[in-house]
Parts: sequence; structure tokens; C-alpha cells
Amino acid sequence: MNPQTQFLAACAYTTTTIRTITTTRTTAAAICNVLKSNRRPPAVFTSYPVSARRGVTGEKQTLTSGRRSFVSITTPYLLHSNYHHYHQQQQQQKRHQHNYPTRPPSPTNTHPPHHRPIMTTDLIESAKRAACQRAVAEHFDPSFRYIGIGSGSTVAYVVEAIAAQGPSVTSGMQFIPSGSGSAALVRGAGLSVLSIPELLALASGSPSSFPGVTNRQYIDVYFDGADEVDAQLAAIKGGGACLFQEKVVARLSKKFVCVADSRKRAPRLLASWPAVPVEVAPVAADLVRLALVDLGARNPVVRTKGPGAAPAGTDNGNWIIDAPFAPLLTAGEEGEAEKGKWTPESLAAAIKGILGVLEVGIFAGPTGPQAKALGPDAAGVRPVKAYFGNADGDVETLG
Ligand SMILES: O=C[C@H](O)[C@H](O)[C@H](O)COP(=O)(O)O
Repeated sequence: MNPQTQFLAACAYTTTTIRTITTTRTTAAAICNVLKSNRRPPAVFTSYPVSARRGVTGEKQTLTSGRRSFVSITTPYLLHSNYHHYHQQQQQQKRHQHNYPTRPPSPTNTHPPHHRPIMTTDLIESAKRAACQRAVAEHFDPSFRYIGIGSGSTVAYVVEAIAAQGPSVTSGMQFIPSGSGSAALVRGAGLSVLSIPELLALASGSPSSFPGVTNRQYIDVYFDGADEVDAQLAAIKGGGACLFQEKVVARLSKKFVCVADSRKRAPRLLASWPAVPVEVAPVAADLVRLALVDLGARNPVVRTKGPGAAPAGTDNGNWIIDAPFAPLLTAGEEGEAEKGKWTPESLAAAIKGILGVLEVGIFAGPTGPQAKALGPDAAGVRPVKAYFGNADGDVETLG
């Protein structure tokens, strides 16, 4: 298979972020067309000339899609995926002097556009690994017994960093995965898996195994990635169709530590990431779509996968609806009507109230420690801290 065919094959099955590839203009256009017809609508594929982008050369580079790596071919066009609305592609043509994609203007979007930094695939992976190594160094303790492991490509480097500490540290630990993919990841690293039901059974059968635990925060720390993180550490998750079990594991944890590359950092949610993922019962999907429109979503769609465009199923046998809203306020901006309508917390609550919704991919509200202080029934799912890896190897933190 040539690299383009390999890239397309990878796109057919992966549910996570597709990376970048350099190719010719004609091939980039052809690949874009195939991907647009195969992928869920918010995953829009655009191509840009490489020459104007700092740090991107026409040399060979490794393409990573999901967990597989391919070598891309050379030269002048960069194919970039997953972060941009379709309309941006048209606007992009007029904006080559800036050469950054921006959100299309709309009557409800009064926020300045957020520009994601551009990184090549190798730099993205190094950035993720650096963020995870620092997060593990600062939040993983050999005395821990229960560790939550989220989903996606970034958290793989958390597992790598923990496994590197060796069986003398990890053999007494149990790892609670947030889905089938992370369970396989944990097992593959030689670590011991404890499912959510097994954890809950252990906690109710043997409370003494969890001394001092309040708020049902049985898990010592939860590491997970995110699709976008705002200035107040509210996060969007679910780009890879995992969000419900992630929220359960976050809620059962003392703290959620977020790991990402710096493209995920944004001043507000939906500044760059196109839509809020919502997990729904298939039978009620159309009902949920109509209710999302009532809340202000523009053209919410059931996410599809593969050449037949069948709905992409979740680990729980449900579907995902991607609901594009105008950029959200940050916590504290409530009431500033000219800036927009929803905060992450208020939008999550409104969507959660729709009949047929299992869970919303917005992680906002109290953190684990804040929930503990609020009282026994309070749930905390917002990260306490986020680690963002940069292309230059630095790691920025928030929180
Ligand atoms: O559904 C997927 C999860 O929420 C992931 O944690 C999120 O999409 C980030 O994934 P990645 O680390 O691959 O960018």
C-alpha cells in the first residue's frame, strides 16, 4: 500500500484524532474528499500549502494515526484533520497571508478566534510524552493502590511512564480503565486491570480497603487526555467516543490530572474544537438532536464511522451526537450576555436534562478536592491540573 492508501485505511477504523500528512496538492484534495465522506461531519479535512508554515518542511515524516505509524510522502501540501469546521476551509483560501485556520464569524460568536499552534506529527507525539512524564512525576505516588486510566492516544504515554517504574512499584496497584481501549492498553503494559463494577463491588464489600475515603473517591488519581481545555480547566472530551465511563472514573477519583499537547489549550471551550460530544440512546437520537437545536446547537449530527457511514457505537452500545455550539463562556463570565449564553457547567446541565442523553462530554464544575469539601454527595470531574506539552519539549501547566 502506498502511504495515502495506508492513511485512508487508518482513517476508516480510528476514532481518535487523525494527524497530518504531507503530500501533493492533487492527492491532498483527493484524500480530503474521501475522508469527508467517511468520517463524522465535524471531522473536516483541509489542506494547506506547507511552504508558509514555520517548522514544516517538505521532508519525509512519520504519520501516526491511532496507534499505527506510517511514513508520509514528501512535499508541498500539508493535510491536517479534525480541528476545523467545513466553513473554515473556504475562509482559509482568503486567509493565506496569515495561514492559520480560524472559526467562521457568526452572529453568536463574538469571541476572537483561537489559533491552534501547528506541530508536525513527531513533535506532537514528543509533546504528549513530555506532558505525561511530567504529570506522572508530579501526581503518581508509589503508595497509591488504585489509578484511573483514561482513553485516547495521549494517556498511552502515562501508562508508559508508570510501567517504566517497574513491578516493584506497580505490582500492588490496580488500574481502572475508562473503556475497552484503555483496558487493552493497561493489560498490554503488564499492569493489573480492575473494572469499574469490580471496584464498586470491592468498595461496598470491603470498605476497610478504602480507609478515609469520602464522596466515593476510591481512586487515588485519574490521568486522562482531553480534546480542549479552557482557562478554568473545564474540558471537552469524547472525540474518540469515550466520555461516559471517563466521567464515572473521574467522579470516583480523588483528582483528575489532564494530559495533552499544547494544541488542546484554549481560552474557552469550542474556541477550536468544533462540537460537544453527547452520548445518547440510539432509539432517542432524533429526539435529542431536536432538543439540542432548541438549546442553540447548529446542525447536531450522529457521528458515523467507516465507508458505510454507520453510526459510531460507544463502549456502552450507544451513539454519539456531535453538537456544535458557539464558543462557551468561562466560569465567572455568567451574565455577560454580549459574550454568549452558556458556561461549560450550564450547557452540560442543560444537555444532561434531555431525555435520551446518557452523558455529556463536558467536564466542568467542582474538581475532586472541591467536591470532597462540598459534602458526601458532591461529584468532582473537572481536572485539578493540566499538563500541555509544547513542540520545543517544554511543558506548560494550568492549575
Ligand atoms: O473519547 C476520547 C477521550 O475523551 C480522549 O481522552 C480525548 O478524545 C483525547 O484523545 P487524544 O489524547 O487521543 O487526543
